[in-house]
Amino acid sequence: MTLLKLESVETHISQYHILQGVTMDIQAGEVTVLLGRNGAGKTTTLRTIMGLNAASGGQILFKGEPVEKLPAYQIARRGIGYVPEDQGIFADLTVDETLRIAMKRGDPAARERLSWMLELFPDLAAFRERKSGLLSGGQKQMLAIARAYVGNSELLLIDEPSKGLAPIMVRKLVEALRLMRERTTVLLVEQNFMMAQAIGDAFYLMDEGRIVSGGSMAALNEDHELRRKYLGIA
Ligand SMILES: Nc1ncnc2c1ncn2[C@@H]1O[C@H](COP(=O)(O)OP(=O)(O)OP(=O)(O)O)[C@@H](O)[C@H]1O
Repeated sequence: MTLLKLESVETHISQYHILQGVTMDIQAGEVTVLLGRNGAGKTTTLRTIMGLNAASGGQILFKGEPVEKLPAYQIARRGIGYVPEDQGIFADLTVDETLRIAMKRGDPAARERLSWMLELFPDLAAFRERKSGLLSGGQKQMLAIARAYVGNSELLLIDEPSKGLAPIMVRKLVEALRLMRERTTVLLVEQNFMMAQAIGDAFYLMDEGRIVSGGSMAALNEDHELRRKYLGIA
């Protein structure tokens, strides 16, 4: 089932034409990885879906309904969560406070989601009373993902979670995201191809503001030419 559909989405940032007709189909219950070199437009794609950059053309359908004209907070309310590259964590709040603020009032399932996140990320359970600013980079990433999920996100947009993390942290994230796929849908920007391979069901490849390829991760694994041309890996 298609959860999110982008149809010929265009985005301008000041005078620059950044997204030049982006078309994608995100299937529910899958991890879709958005790949491409630096500056290809991956972050702008996530920000446009989230309403943080305005789409200047095309359509974005979430559960079949157009969202491209809605402000970001309404898009979040519809069930899309965003984990930006810098995580957007408030340093002065504890882990516990960060997660509780994300819980929607009158949402009976929120507690259950919170306890699942603490199970999935034992580091967060261990440091519940710690100020978020004192967490390691990997723990902040876990907290940002958990916060987005606890806030009832049916779709998580996650921007380069492995960036700057030690390999052990990357492995923990891979394990957690694999399990999360059973309950949510993820659109992941990831430059670490090992991580993309380990958790991606599907991929899209961007270059210069356009989607140049897409399909199953298994197909990308076989396509050495495509990987060499756009990702610089054989
Ligand atoms: N605020 C801005 N003003 C001008 N140009 C911008 C702005 N934000 C992004 N761009 C340009 O848009 C293009 C796409 O940027 P974007 O951050 O989406 O790429 P990306 O694929 O996520 O790359 P990276 O991995 O480096 O973040 C780049 O050429 C970038 O310089």
